[in-house]
Amino acid sequence: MPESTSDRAALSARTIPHMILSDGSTSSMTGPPPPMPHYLTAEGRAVKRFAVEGNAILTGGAGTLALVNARALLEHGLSGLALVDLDPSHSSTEIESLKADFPHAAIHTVKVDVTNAEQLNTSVELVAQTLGSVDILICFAGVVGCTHAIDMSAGEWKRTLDINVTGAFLSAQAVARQMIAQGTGGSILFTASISAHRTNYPQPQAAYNASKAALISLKSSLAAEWAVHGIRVNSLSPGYMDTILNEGDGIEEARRTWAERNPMGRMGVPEELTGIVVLLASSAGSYVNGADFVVDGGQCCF
Ligand SMILES: NC(=O)c1ccc[n+]([C@@H]2O[C@H](COP(=O)([O-])OP(=O)(O)OC[C@H]3O[C@@H](n4cnc5c(N)ncnc54)[C@H](O)[C@@H]3O)[C@@H](O)[C@H]2O)c1
Ligand SMILES: OC[C@@H](O)C(O)[C@H](O)CO
Repeated sequence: MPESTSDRAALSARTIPHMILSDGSTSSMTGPPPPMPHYLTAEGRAVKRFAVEGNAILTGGAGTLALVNARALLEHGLSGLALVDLDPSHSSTEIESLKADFPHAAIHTVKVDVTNAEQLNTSVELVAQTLGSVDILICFAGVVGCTHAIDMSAGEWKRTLDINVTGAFLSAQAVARQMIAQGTGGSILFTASISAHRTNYPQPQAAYNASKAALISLKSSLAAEWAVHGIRVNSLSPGYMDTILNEGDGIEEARRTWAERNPMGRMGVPEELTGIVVLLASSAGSYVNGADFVVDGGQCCF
């Protein structure tokens, strides 16, 4: 077994093989491995406690899960935050209280439609200029609809896939380009769902379920392609969380069913996702790449 330093020497000469592009050329993913995370010495010894460092962009930033996780990231050391949303104004009270609670952090809102590549690229550039860097991206932007597959319009299908999958891809691409330009690497996290792993019951959600399954596959592809730049890409698969997404008229029966079919006998609360999100965003997750984390109280056991 070679010493860890020799491992790194061997790696420094590596080329990731078999990446052939559609024009017939081979991939340019050649070069030294990304530097060791800075809480470790070159020999791999820990010198520093884990921390969330730098600045983050959260898409769907005005949504319930984004705001709860933004608070957790700020509590663990995040310096700057951009909440990117189609309509940040619908959570202006919560955003103002976040600013009041973390007066030393730079907190901005940006109105962006994640399906629009141009808006995303311009916003990421602007955020990088304003905050100094973009180190973390968490994609929360998403929509859900409950329609029987047999009745679903092409429009509803396309809109769901466009926001949930294309929006996450374009956000990741814009931020990865920025991280590569910075030369710093970073952490990207997609919000998938248990709907990617199990078909929901009792609500019909074919488009949503397909979109979340696509995200899990996408995170593996990006994790494989971007590790060479020090960018880690992972996904989170929450179960049924008690949020406005899961409230509304006529949903009481479904909420009872979800709780009954959960080994823990209840839905989750958004705060119960923050541990894994902080871990993945922080240096504690420095060797976590291409993974999906199911946080569902055991819903997928049945
Ligand atoms: N709540 C749950 O139980 C649960 C479970 C599993 C997965 N998820 C996923 O977590 C994510 C967040 O869920 P939530 O409960 O916070 O939902 P939410 O509805 O509170 O937040 C979603 C946010 O996305 C924004 N958004 C929608 N379309 C957009 C677009 N085109 N561009 C930019 N922003 C857009 C909305 O304005 C909203 O603020 C979603 O992707 C959802 O599918 C939620
Ligand atoms: O599967 C858990 C969630 O993604 C759920 O489907 C969503 O909250 C809509 O009901």
